[in-house]
Amino acid sequence: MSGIVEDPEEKYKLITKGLQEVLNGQIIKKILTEEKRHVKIYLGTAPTGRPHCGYFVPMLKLAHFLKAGCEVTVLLADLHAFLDNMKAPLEVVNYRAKYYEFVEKAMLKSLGVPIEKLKFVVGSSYQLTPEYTLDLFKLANIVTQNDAKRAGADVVKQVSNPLLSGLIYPLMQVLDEHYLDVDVQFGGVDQRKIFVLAEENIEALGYKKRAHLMNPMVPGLGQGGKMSSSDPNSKIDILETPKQVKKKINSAFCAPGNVEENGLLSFVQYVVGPIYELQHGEGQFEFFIDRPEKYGGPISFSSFEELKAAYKEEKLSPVDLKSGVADTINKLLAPIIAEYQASPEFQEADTKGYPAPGKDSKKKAKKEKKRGTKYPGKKDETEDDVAKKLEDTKIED
Ligand SMILES: N[C@@H](Cc1ccc(O)cc1)C(=O)O
Repeated sequence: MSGIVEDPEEKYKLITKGLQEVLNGQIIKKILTEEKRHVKIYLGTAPTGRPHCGYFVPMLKLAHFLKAGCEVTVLLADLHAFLDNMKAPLEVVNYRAKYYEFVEKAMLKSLGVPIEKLKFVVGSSYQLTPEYTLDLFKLANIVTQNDAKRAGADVVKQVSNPLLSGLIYPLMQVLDEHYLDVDVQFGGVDQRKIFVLAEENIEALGYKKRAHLMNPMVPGLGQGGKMSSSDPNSKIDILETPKQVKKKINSAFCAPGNVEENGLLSFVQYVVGPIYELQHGEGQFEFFIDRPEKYGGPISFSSFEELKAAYKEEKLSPVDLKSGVADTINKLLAPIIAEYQASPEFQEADTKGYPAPGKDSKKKAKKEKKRGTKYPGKKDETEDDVAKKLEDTKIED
């Protein structure tokens, strides 16, 4: 990766590159041109489910921020993972936070990003202090239940009988901006309503308004922990073996000539291409497929458009696209897996954070399935009841 960008305008371009939306960009511009200091940015990740290949998308943005000379903090939002319908129980959440830290560092290293300047902070390390708690209560006296509920609608899992924790979640995300001492919060555009809640309320606590940067939600890449069942990339675990990667990619939906619903092309467009550009310079692109001789031999594309056109015209077959993508993913994952194998701490965080389901929990899941209940709905509620209720309680925008 080439060195740090110096020109303020170039820095701003890199910081906002590929984003879907920027709120209060002038805050960033002022820091770069008038205050002439490093911009402080954070990304919060709630250590819930296992990280998958879709995580390369936000990691790439962290790479841009670092290259633009920003001070970057990753918040390991352990309490948020707990507050969101107990996606991570307290007994395992600290291991999961560790696991996320190992994975995110290894992913960035695999991208060739220097990570010495990257800071990791565990949420509960400051979110349980008296100051933070009092601020939370102050904020709870400003924000209505309705506004807190709406703010979390795209982030907190929506269930029937929503718990109070789902209202606390967005308030804490607002406070984090101040307690992490940053200028900017970055996240997927799914965080938008919480970002706006922050912009509308943080000043009432006597704190400054922050800028907000939003990545698009890439079709099929299941970011933000939200798995997309229609796409294989989002289901490829960061520690997947090469054989499993091939198998999952091979079973991906990828119809000949169809460039519209094509998770593999999306992966090349939003992950493979930008990684190549990060490593080789602005505007550079290469996608190589080691195609067998009998189908025309190895082939290389020098722009995404060229690849897309070849696929659309059926000059490139699904089998070949799949093999190119699987090889690329395996290359990206190899150093991560090597790091895992060399680190007992990394392994411990994994096995303790995600313990294999015991007999009991399997039995329980089976029973629940049979009974048609769905956690955390009420005991006698069926999935249909829950769906209907969700429909009834939908918030109109
Ligand atoms: N809401 C983020 C996680 C997060 C938590 C706390 C924060 O301060 C920031 C972000 C997510 O959906 O993953």
